[in-house]
Amino acid sequence: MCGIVGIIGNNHVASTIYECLTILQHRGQDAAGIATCQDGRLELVKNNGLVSDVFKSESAQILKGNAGIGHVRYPTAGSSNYEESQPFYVNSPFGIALAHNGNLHNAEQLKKELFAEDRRHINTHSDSEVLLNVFAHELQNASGLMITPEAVFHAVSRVHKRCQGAYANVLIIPGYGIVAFRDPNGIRPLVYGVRKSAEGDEYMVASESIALDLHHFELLDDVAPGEAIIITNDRQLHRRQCAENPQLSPCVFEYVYFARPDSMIDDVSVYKARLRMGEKLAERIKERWADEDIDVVIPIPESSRTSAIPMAYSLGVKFREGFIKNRYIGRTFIMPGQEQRIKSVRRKLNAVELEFRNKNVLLIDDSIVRGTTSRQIIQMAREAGAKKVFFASAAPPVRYPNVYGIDMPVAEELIAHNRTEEEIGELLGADGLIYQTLEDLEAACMEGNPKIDRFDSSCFSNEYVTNVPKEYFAKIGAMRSDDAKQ
Ligand SMILES: O=P(O)(O)OC[C@H]1O[C@H](OP(=O)(O)OP(=O)(O)O)[C@H](O)[C@@H]1O
Ligand SMILES: NC(=O)CC[C@H](N)C(=O)O
Ligand SMILES: [Mg+2]
Repeated sequence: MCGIVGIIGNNHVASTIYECLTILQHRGQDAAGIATCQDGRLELVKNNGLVSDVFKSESAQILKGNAGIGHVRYPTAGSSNYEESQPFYVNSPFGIALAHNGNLHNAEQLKKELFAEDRRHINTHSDSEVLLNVFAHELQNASGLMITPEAVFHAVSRVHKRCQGAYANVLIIPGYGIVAFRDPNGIRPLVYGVRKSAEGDEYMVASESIALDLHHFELLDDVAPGEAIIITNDRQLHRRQCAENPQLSPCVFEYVYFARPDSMIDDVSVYKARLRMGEKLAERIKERWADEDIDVVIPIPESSRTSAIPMAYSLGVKFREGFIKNRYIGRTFIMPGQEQRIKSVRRKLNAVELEFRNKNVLLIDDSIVRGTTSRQIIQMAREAGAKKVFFASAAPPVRYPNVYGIDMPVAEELIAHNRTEEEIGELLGADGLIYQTLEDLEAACMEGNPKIDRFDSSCFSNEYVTNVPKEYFAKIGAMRSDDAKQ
């Protein structure tokens, strides 16, 4: 789940992009990059690491220009090497840099086509480099000596025909402007906004609306599924639907975990969706555990906190912060290896003993994926003196791989795969385990925007919104399992 941003402003934009990337850091912790453009020349700084590590004060000297794009990476294809950090750059036609959030499942096939038919060489294992070259090839075919909106829209429509999977993209073309588009299912989020000014309107495109808030850009809209928008250097905004059969199917896991609660995604407040998840889960708990004497509800920081509050309220049980988070440790789920994830959970969270001693506690997390967090947390609750430890997940059991930008490529690594809820509860060491139903989860999100009539919920349902060939699962599993990464 990467984070992307693009800005056309009245002054140098590098420091604004930098700040936006720090705001989007929760979407990717492995690498970061910024490309800016001044006088037709692209400058690029990127590296592995957090935003604050990658950009030094000298980066501001390099990254000149009033248009630019930025990226924070959480790899889902290829490797974590520096070469695969983004933005990617291709020099023909016109020079284009791209930042991509998502994952293509036909990248291997496209790579062959690009070489054999389009005479383009792909130099990494990144699907994003493939995507950029497909766009570049199609733009080259569609344009003459000058770029026109028509040519760009045509190139995007060709990308929709050739690329399969999830993509929310922002590109910069020197001397022309910024282009942003979203795949025909709108799986990954993308919004844009404007900041009005006497010197000329400034525009921003970003994965999440929080990036706009920070710099007082007014949210205009989501980029629609299949739609492309262009903001030219002279601040003309062009929009066009470029897909034949677009159907909004946003990733439901954005609402569960990935996005920040203060973001709006496809017109749904992530915060409110999480509140509703907590309310709905409380109803299930009342049915199932009516006879249990639960003393306290405790969230597992960070992402479950929003759902825990209405859940405790609806159950009529005290809400307490029983785990304190070390604010300097990032998200554990998006760390690249299992060993690092296991160690980081304990470093990140510590129990407040008095909230556990001799109590029946109900812990809530937003999701249980590999079980890394929940297993250790239940153990910690017991060590802190809890009598009984119940566990609730605001999402259903995660049983199937994600192929759209979340690094969960292997079903066998998921604790719920091929297991019943009872078996999972036992494995986690809980006295009771309850999951949200998929119906309730989708309803919690959909109630924010009744126009959404389907989600990509494939990691819960095994139903993928694109046609993913069986061989892809085998291939991505072999390449990106925890063992393979080791
Ligand atoms: O079952 P697992 O494989 O452990 O994955 C699920 C856990 O990982 C995430 O937390 P994370 O620490 O990444 O982020 P957070 O601080 O936003 O909760 C998520 O919120 C769950 O707590
Ligand atoms: N999580 C993502 O959006 C990843 C983008 C791209 N597939 C990469 O691996 O760099
Ligand atoms: Mg968590």
